Amino acid sequence: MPSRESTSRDRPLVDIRDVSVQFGTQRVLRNLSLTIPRGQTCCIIGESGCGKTVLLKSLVGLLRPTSGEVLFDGKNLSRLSDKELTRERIRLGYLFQNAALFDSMTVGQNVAFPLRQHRQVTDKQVQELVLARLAEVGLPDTVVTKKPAELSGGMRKRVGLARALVLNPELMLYDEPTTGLDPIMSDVINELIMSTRRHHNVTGIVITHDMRTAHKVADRVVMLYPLPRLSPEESQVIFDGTPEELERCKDRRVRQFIRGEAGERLMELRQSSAMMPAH
Ligand SMILES: Nc1ncnc2c1ncn2[C@@H]1O[C@H](COP(=O)(O)OP(=O)(O)OP(=O)(O)O)[C@@H](O)[C@H]1O
Repeated sequence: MPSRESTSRDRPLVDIRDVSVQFGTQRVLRNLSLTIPRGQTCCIIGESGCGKTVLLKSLVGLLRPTSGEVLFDGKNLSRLSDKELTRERIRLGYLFQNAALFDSMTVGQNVAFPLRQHRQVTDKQVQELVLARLAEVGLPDTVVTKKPAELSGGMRKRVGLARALVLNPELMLYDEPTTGLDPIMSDVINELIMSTRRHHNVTGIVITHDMRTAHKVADRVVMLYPLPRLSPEESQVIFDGTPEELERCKDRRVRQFIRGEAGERLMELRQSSAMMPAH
């Protein structure tokens, strides 16, 4: 009989079970199931509005699915008490799209924030940990006293990453980590996602529109499709495989996305705006 230890290690870190999310009459996710094993980096791609961020929010317990459940290491975060949720949430690191730094705090205070909230640490330990995390993302000690507004977009993203990593999370969630960055800084972020995984054995979920990111960092790519474009019996996951398999995928919808072709979209958008009442 397997020990309790081996049973929990074998359990997928993330288990999305038959999840549907609906806002009023708008259905965004329908019967979505996905398991992410420990150590995997999974990129979730798909056109704007298909529900990628909604999925991420369901995962961290910020949003309760209309039906189905999302398990993190076997626990449904949306059912936990506040105390239990806090305990589980510190096992997750979240790099938000805009880095979501506290503007009124210095870089040092931003990175130190989770430590001060959740760990019993001395000022000296905080300082050492903050500097070590900043060095890891390629930022010098001199940024510690700066405010986020004094930094470039790429630096802010890296401060956000340092802050997300400071409590040694087991799962990192990256929401469009390269959006708005030049190709070189995008690649720096890709490299950091890869080194985070290598050095800390972190499981990763990366939401991205950037096909270079998907190719470089992913073990697995999952493509979601907007529900209004699907028939009731079709799965919302229209691709699930390696980046190499993605390249070879013949599905027209997948090819259109990875090549960045508007296809019939522009015509559809014009038609739907023509149907809108004039203001
Ligand atoms: N709290 C909410 N209340 C109502 N509708 C919402 C809410 N959150 C998301 N939506 C809707 O759900 C749909 C999916 O949104 P979501 O942000 O997940 O898309 P996405 O795939 O992440 O898009 P993008 O790539 O543009 O960020 C959108 O139509 C959005 O308007």
